[in-house]
Amino acid sequence: MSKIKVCGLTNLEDAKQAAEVGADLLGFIFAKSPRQVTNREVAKISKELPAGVKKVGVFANQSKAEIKETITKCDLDYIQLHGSESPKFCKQFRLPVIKAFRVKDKTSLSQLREYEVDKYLLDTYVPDKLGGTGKTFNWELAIQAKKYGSIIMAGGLEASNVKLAVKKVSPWAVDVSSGVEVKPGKKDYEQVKEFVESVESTG
Ligand SMILES: O=C(O)c1ccccc1N[C@@H]1O[C@H](COP(=O)(O)O)[C@@H](O)[C@H]1O
Repeated sequence: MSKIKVCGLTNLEDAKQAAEVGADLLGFIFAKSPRQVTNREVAKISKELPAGVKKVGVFANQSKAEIKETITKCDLDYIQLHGSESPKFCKQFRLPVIKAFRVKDKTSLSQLREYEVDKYLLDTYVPDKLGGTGKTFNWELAIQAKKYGSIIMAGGLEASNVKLAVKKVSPWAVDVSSGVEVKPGKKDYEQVKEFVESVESTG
C-alpha cells in the first residue's frame, strides 16, 4: 500500500490527529506560504508526536544553513526541496531528500534523471505558485516517472480521487494538503480520516 503524507500542518491538534488516523509522514512548510511555520512552532509540535511518524520539512530555494538549522531544531526525518534547487544542492544533507518537480507536460520529466535523491515528488505546474495548488496533473506522466525511482504523488489529491491515483500509479506515497483543509493551514479531521481510509481501501 502507498504511504500517506499529510502536508501543510501548522498546529499540534491537526498533526496529532493526522498521525492517529494513520498518516505515515507529516509535512511542515518552512517556505513562503499561507501554511508557513517557524522552527519554534514545529520544535514544540515535534516533541508531542507519536514515535514512528516521520516529520518532513518543506523548503523552497532556502539556504543550506537555514535548512540545517531547522533539521536540528525540529528533529526532522526528511527534507522536501520544492524550489529550483540544483542536483548538487540536494546532495548536501544528512537526511533523505524528497525533490519536488512541478509537472506541466512530458518534458517536465526529463530533469528527474539529473537528480540522485531518495524520493521524487510530482506536483502540478501552476504559474507563479510553488505548491499547494489543489490541481491535478496528467497521472500517465507519474507512471512514466517511476522509471527514475521512488515517487510521491501530489497535487490536487483528496478523498474522492486518491483511490484512483493509487490504483493507477501505485506510488511510494501520496501527498495531500489543500484537499483536506477547511482553510489554508487548518485541516478538517473528517476529510483527513476519509483520505486515509480511501488509501487503505486499496489494500
Ligand atoms: O502548500 C503550500 O502552500 C506550499 C508552498 C510552497 C511549497 C510547497 C507547498 N505545498 C506542497 O504542495 C503539494 C501539493 O499540495 P496540494 O495537495 O495540491 O494542496 C504538497 O506537497 C505540499 O507540501
